[in-house]
Amino acid sequence: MGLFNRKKKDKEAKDLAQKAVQEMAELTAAESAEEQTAKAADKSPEVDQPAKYIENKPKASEDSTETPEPVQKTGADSKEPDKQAEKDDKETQPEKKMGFFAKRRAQKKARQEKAQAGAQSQGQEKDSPAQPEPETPAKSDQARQEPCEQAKEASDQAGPSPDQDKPVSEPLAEQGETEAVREKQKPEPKARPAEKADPQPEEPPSEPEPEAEPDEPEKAVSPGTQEQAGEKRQEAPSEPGKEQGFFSRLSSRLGKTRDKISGSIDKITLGRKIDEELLDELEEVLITADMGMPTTMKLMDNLRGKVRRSELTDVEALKKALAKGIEGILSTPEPAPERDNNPHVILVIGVNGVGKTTSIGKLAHYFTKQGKKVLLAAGDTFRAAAAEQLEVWAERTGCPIVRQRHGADPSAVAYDALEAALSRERDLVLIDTAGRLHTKVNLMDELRKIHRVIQKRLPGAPHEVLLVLDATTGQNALSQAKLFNQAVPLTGLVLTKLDGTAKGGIVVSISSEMQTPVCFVGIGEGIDDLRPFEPADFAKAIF
Ligand SMILES: Nc1nc2c(ncn2[C@@H]2O[C@H](COP(=O)(O)OP(=O)(O)OP(=O)(O)O)[C@@H](O)[C@H]2O)c(=O)[nH]1
Repeated sequence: MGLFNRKKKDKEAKDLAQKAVQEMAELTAAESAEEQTAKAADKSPEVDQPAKYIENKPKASEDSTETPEPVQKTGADSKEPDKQAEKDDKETQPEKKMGFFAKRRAQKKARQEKAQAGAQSQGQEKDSPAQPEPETPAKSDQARQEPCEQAKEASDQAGPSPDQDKPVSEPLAEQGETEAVREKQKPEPKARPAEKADPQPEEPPSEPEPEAEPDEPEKAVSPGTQEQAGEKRQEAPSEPGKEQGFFSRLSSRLGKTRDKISGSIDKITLGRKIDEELLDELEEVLITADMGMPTTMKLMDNLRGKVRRSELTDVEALKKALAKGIEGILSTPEPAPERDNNPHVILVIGVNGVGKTTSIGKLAHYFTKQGKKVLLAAGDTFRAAAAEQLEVWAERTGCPIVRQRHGADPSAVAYDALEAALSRERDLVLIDTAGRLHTKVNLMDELRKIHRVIQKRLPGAPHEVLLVLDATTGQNALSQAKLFNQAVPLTGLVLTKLDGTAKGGIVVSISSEMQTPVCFVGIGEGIDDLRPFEPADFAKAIF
């Protein structure tokens, strides 16, 4: 018995010694691992994508000695916040000139960074299987450019056609090519007949023939108009009543989307408790409201996690959490400052019939109200009545227009428009383009050419490439956005026709999946029915 006890004690002592050695070894290994991590953290560079700021105005004289010198703008301080769109800015600093688009990009970037930070911090929670994934852009800026790299290189080598390179002696087109400017209000342009199905020319006209026109003085813009614009710049009052009016309009026009999302959710949750079946039904509602699979999964994973952690116990809390999740995807952080361009060039693109020309008309109205001197370019030379349609908007908004004959090269129209804008000191150029299918390679090539010619005439331009998307097409809008983005780098999106559809969830889907921000939303055919996208208002309006 004594021997047994001694052996037992010996064994215990031996075990203890072995355990101590093992613990020491583990401790040392853990310390060295920590050291390595700390070193690596010190070395790793900060991932910080610089915000894209708009370049300063390049000198047009760099482009060609034959082209007229651009007139240096003196009205750099002419920026005045829109009365109606400035309710938030009123109490903060005055908006910088043409700050709108850079703000949207900065907002989008900050939102993504915020989402990533949120996802990382949630990832550290042990019991959080439902952490929202960081918003991964559909394509990085680099990736966006890659697919068109070869085509770009090829066309860059070729350069624009000799005619495009030729300086345009007189920027505006002549007879029948109108610079239409009226101060008085005209009846709203009628909706265009269904010409959307017009087939596109497989080969864009390669011979631009910018027709010369005597360089008329800025007679169209009466001094009165300019003074009024100048006065507006000083005032900058916001009109809360009107803004409220727009929100009610937004809210009522989004009725179908609201019925689809909020209405359906109310129906399925009525008198029920939260269980897996209810969550499945909710998932289905979001998918059918065109939120898209990835966005729906992101929202649902988040909700399921909360339910598992008993953070949501009744359907009211569930609905609130969903609304908050959607608002989070759409949310807007503080804008960043930016620089301005003279002129600021906006190229407007999209498939047939999405509302490009109408949106340009509404944008012209929006910016003119802010005191901007806008010039329109009728770059849709393919569809018979397109230039006439834009001309009606030019008259309606009091903006000059540059157009050429039907069938002319759209790149030449863009070139002419820049010449005109430079010589006439316009603040903003809105360039219309023909509708094109995002799947047609030759039409996408034509778009690249327009982009290249603009860039060549005015380095840094186009400062914005706005893709117009018809919200009624739902998820198809997302694939259009991705393909157009491969052809020319988009800077912003315009979602039109949100008034007539239940598919408004596409806005959430696009905001979640695209790096490009939604800048404007169209909620009707009226001149005032296109407004800057306000995420909070939108989220409120669909719930
Ligand atoms: N309900 C509604 N209709 C809109 C909106 N935006 C544009 N439209 C209408 O959509 C139709 C097509 O608009 P357009 O501006 O001609 O479209 P487009 O993209 O220029 O057409 P193409 O030049 O043929 O490619 C017109 O009847 C517009 O009035 C909107 O926000 N809501």
